Amino acid sequence: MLTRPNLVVVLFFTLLLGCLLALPFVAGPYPVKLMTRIVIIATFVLSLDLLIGVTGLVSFGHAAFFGCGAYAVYFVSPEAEAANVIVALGAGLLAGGLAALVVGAFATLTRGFYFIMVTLAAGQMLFALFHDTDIAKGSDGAYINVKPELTLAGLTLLDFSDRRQFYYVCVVVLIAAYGLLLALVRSPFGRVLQGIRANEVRMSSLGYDTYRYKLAAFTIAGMVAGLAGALFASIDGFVTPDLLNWHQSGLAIMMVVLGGAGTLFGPILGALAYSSLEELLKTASIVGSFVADHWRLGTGATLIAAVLMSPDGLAGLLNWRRKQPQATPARPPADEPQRPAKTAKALATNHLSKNFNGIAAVSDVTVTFEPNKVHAIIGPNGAGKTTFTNLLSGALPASAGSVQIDELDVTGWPAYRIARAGLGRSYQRTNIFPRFTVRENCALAAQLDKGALWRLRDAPYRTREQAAVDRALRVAGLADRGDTIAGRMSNGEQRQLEIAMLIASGADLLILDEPLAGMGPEETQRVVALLRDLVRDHTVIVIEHDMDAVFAAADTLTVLVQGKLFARGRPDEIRRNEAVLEAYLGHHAKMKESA
Ligand SMILES: Nc1ncnc2c1ncn2[C@@H]1O[C@H](COP(=O)(O)OP(=O)(O)OP(=O)(O)O)[C@@H](O)[C@H]1O
Repeated sequence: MLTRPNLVVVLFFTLLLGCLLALPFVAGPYPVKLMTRIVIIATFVLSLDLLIGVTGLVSFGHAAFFGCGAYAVYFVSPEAEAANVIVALGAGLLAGGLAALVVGAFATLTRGFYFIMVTLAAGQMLFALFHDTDIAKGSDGAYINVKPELTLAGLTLLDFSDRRQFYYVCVVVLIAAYGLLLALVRSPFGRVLQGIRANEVRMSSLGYDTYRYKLAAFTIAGMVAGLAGALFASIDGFVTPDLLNWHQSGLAIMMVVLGGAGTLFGPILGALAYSSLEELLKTASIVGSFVADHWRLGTGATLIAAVLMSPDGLAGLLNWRRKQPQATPARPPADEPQRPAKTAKALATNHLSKNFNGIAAVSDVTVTFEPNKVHAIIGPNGAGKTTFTNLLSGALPASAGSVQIDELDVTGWPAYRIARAGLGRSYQRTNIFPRFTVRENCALAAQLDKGALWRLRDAPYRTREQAAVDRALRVAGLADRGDTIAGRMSNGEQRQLEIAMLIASGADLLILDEPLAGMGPEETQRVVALLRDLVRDHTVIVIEHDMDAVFAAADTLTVLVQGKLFARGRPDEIRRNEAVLEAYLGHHAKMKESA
């Protein structure tokens, strides 16, 4: 997750800030105007990093919101008078945010390439709106005759036509935007965005409505881009449809990558470096006319070289990213004080079925999983076990039948709602946030505050959540692994972490898909003990192929064969069931041995 900048970075940026503030006193009008432009572009690029680097949304239409902000200033500016600075900037911010809200409402329904395509297409539609119609003088662009001013009782407090004043306003806006976005990214809301970037499926199954979070991030980024656009319109008092064009979005993506996506101020560095480089390569008196005539070749080659040399961008060169702590060897679980017993939730299905193009993966299964028990679901490969659990957790919609958690009918609910109803699940393949620490993984699960999208402060819940994380790590036997990067732990420990996350989330109905996969005998023993311990306050449904472990851990066994409920009973009953032995024997000789 985004961490505090190290000393080198702080010193570097303090120096940079000093240079920015001193510039108007030591340089002439041209460098000040050039730096004003760079500072505005940096604000725009910073807003894009909230999407690309923080949330993992590669938007190819972000310039459209920048352009909408610029045009908003044109629309609120009277013909022969100055617009109020607050009205002009506010209009830019709102225009960018509103456009982003509308585009984002569709775009954030999609993922990956489709998201890129939708943002690109929507951006080009907005470009066409200004380019092909007369709402703002079409492709020629439009002039803002008098630049915005702020007057109070006849006294002019701010005048954007004063280069120095305007420059300082732009610097202040950049610093404020950086500060606000940094605070946002470090807040519980921002941690969810980072979780979505790392593993959106996992976030949904933890109970987060990822659509709402992505849309919120998209809109905030659009607002900041719109604000930057409003400032940009005030540089020359001229707006053109090109501001919205896709190549501006492409340029901004390049600056984000060059600076270091996900660091927030790497992209500021990227904007500064790219714009300075472009300016340098265009100056024939310094680089010669040949280079100046072909400056794009120069910027392209430099970008490629920079990315190859430092994949983490310029921020990476400043060692912006956190050093990952070394993995520590696995230790036995810490002793856990006795937890009070608690009645957990029950789960029931009624004639539940799922067809895939005519294949009945799950067929008419009616079963009740009683509370505070370990229920194992077993069956040969392809029996429908995973499909069945996907129906229970909302990962797949049922073709027929219903699912109930206690008295609540959750049939057709999306995964995140079912998770909020108390059902947590782990996956056949380990599904964690590998770059986050163990504690951060659990904290993301623990901070799920039902229904609260805009949680910006840790404070009111910090103690409760830390206690939940500590408890989950203790129960799962990971108490001494909190600071380890999750992806560096052994497979067995990662499986334990999945269980810890479910416990931290407060789920009391746990579905564990092959929790023992890839584990050695010692780890298996530990997890079996953990399952037995969990039933004190959880209902556990486990799919598992290791029959010794199943018989050691389970209170009931549900046997699925060809999608149908084949048998159900206590372990000793299933052991003696000839039909089960017959149907399952070919796949699991081990089961017979253990019988
Ligand atoms: N998305 C899908 N599209 C089409 N068929 C599917 C899909 N998912 C599962 N199936 C089919 O449904 C049947 C049940 O598969 P499922 O993965 O649920 O079985 P399983 O018991 O979990 O198997 P395993 O133990 O190997 O994981 C199989 O025939 C499988 O090919």
